Amino acid sequence: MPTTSFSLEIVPPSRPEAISAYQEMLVELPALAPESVAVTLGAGQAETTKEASLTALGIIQNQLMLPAVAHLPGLYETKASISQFLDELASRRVTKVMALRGEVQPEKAIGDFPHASDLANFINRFGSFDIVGASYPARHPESSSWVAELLGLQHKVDAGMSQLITQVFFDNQIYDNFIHRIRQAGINIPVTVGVMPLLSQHLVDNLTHNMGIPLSHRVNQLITKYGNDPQAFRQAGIQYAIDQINELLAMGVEGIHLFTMNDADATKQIKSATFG
Ligand SMILES: NC(=O)C1=CN([C@@H]2O[C@H](COP(=O)(O)OP(=O)(O)OC[C@H]3O[C@@H](n4cnc5c(N)ncnc54)[C@H](O)[C@@H]3O)[C@@H](O)[C@H]2O)C=CC1
Ligand SMILES: Nc1nc(=O)c2c([nH]1)NC[C@@H]1CN(c3ccc(C(=O)N[C@@H](CCC(=O)O)C(=O)O)cc3)CN21
Repeated sequence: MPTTSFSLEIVPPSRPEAISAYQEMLVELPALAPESVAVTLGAGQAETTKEASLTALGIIQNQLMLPAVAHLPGLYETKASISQFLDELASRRVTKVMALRGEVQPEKAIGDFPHASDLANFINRFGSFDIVGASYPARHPESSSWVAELLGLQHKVDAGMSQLITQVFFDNQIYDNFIHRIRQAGINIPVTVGVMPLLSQHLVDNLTHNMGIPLSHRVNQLITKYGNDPQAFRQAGIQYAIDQINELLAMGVEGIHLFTMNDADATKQIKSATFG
């Protein structure tokens, strides 16, 4: 049986009180032996956030000696700003990027890359980067139909993306339907499954209200049962992620991409109860 890849994602901290957990997460990365480590970056972020992302990427790639993956949301960027960022990546020997559109902020003027595929096309002309894209097993909230969703994915493949990572979902049946649907449509690049442990009620609200991610019946049960006990909620969220990953492994998925939420302890628990 082919082995399933294991990769991680970290978030540069946006608040001072989140710095120590982030540092601990970075220190623990090598022992977790991920195939790669991605650094989250939202669209239209301040220059300081971009710099924090570049610092993390440099540390991961050149101090921890793990392949780093840069997130690159293009919506509010220009050809010049993307070229500059790609130069910064190259100087740090980072060769893998996740090309994204990014969240729409209605008050902001769109730049040179309205879609992730536009950005991927540009990156491919710019230099030799390995490009990853996002995919949506529960369909992208803006896609009017599955036909539109599949055409969007085909744009990503045509633009040279070599791998897809799925949006977070909580019911593996959604993934099973999705993978069959895209394979039948002839989209054949590798698909890695994004798994996010529900570590807090705040995170659940963020996923549902800001990212349009549907919850499952079992997640709703978890909220009802542990909604007012943060510690019990966190542990139940960790167990949910463990059960979800073990089921995905049994289904024969190509890769698991675990969002660490910068929680080293949760990440270690999940890794050891799934991949060992
Ligand atoms: N920062 C992060 O880690 C992640 C962010 N996201 C979010 O996901 C959302 C969309 O990102 P992407 O999938 O990269 O955007 P995208 O531009 O590929 O897709 C957005 C919508 O446009 C459609 N579309 C795609 N290419 C098209 C084209 N060439 N012509 C017309 N329609 C097209 C898609 O079907 C979809 O409905 C954003 O809100 C982004 O922030 C998703 C995953 C990770
Ligand atoms: N539509 C969409 N936008 C995204 O930005 C996005 C996705 N989907 N899908 C998956 C990845 C992973 N994302 C996330 C989302 C939240 C946290 C997170 O840590 N949230 C904490 C607090 C963050 C903070 O310190 O501000 C939370 O409790 O919500 C991390 C990665 C972002 N990504």
